[in-house]
Amino acid sequence: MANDAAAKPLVAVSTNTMSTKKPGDVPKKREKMPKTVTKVLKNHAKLANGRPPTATKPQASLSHKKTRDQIRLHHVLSKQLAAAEAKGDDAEVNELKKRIEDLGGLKSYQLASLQGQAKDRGGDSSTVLMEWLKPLAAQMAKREQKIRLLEVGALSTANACSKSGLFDIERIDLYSQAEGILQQDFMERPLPDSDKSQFDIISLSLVLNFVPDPEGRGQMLRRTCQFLNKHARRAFGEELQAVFPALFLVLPAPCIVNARYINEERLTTMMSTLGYVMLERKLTANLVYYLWQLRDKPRKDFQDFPKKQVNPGAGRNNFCVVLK
Ligand SMILES: C[S@@+](CC[C@H](N)C(=O)[O-])C[C@H]1O[C@@H](n2cnc3c(N)ncnc32)[C@H](O)[C@@H]1O
Repeated sequence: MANDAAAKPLVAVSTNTMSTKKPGDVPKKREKMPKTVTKVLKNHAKLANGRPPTATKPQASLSHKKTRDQIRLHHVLSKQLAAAEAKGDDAEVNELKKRIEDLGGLKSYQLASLQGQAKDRGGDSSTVLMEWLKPLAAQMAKREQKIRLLEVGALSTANACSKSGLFDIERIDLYSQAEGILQQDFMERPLPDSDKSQFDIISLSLVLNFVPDPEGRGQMLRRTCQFLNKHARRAFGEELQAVFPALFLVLPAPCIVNARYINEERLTTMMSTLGYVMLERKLTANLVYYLWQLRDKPRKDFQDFPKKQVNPGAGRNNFCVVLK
């Protein structure tokens, strides 16, 4: 594995494969919704009225575009909700909560996300983690005490890392959809009181972009450090020591390659102030995957990452992580 982020040049991405509306874009209130999103809302309204949708396919066969629109609208409404809450605008808060409910709430969002994990849509993101860890699999399998993984934002207990049998996994999600997934907010999870309740690896796949505000995203990244066990690695062999403790981070690609307030350089600098070093990265048209190793103590004195344009220009999205 490459230990030097700089040794890994940015892969060129053809932006024309991406939609011009980026996940970080927050449309103004009452922006005209994409047709499919309107349809999704109408169907939910029909259900609410006790009438089954007639010409609608079951959710399991949501089209790719519908799935994407539903996920995107959920993100947009969540961001608007966070802004309204911050302003203390109760009427707006109630209306936005109602619109999120009409959309099917977190449950429908998760169904759409699961749909996005289907094999024909690129498969689940943990296959990339398993690919990266392949050279370590034999060593990991030999261990009496398995590598401890905390999967934050877990939708299923049957993804590639679960199937590998190489980990002792704790799965959490704001809304648990299956046995084996604890319903818990990572930001409220009690801090570990000993090395034993810490982890060797945390997975944050498509979770950071779910957090509606930039400060909250910074806090989530900072919090990962408190859950990783830096001491356990002393007992690891050399190869495992070179990787763990680690953070597997997955984001929609536009959050990094086409955002006004963050790019890979800024993310890497931000992560380094938290003590992380990039080991792996992979960029596809839709997603960017990273594996970071936690090596050092966080440097609070260097954590000064306000909302600042680093990649100005029209057509950029507003995804941002603030770390202060
Ligand atoms: C887009 S889904 C991603 C699911 C899966 N990890 C994947 O890669 O497809 C995001 C999930 O993160 C969960 N989530 C967001 N913030 C969370 C938090 N603070 N604690 C636990 N789960 C969270 C949401 O409930 C949602 O189910």
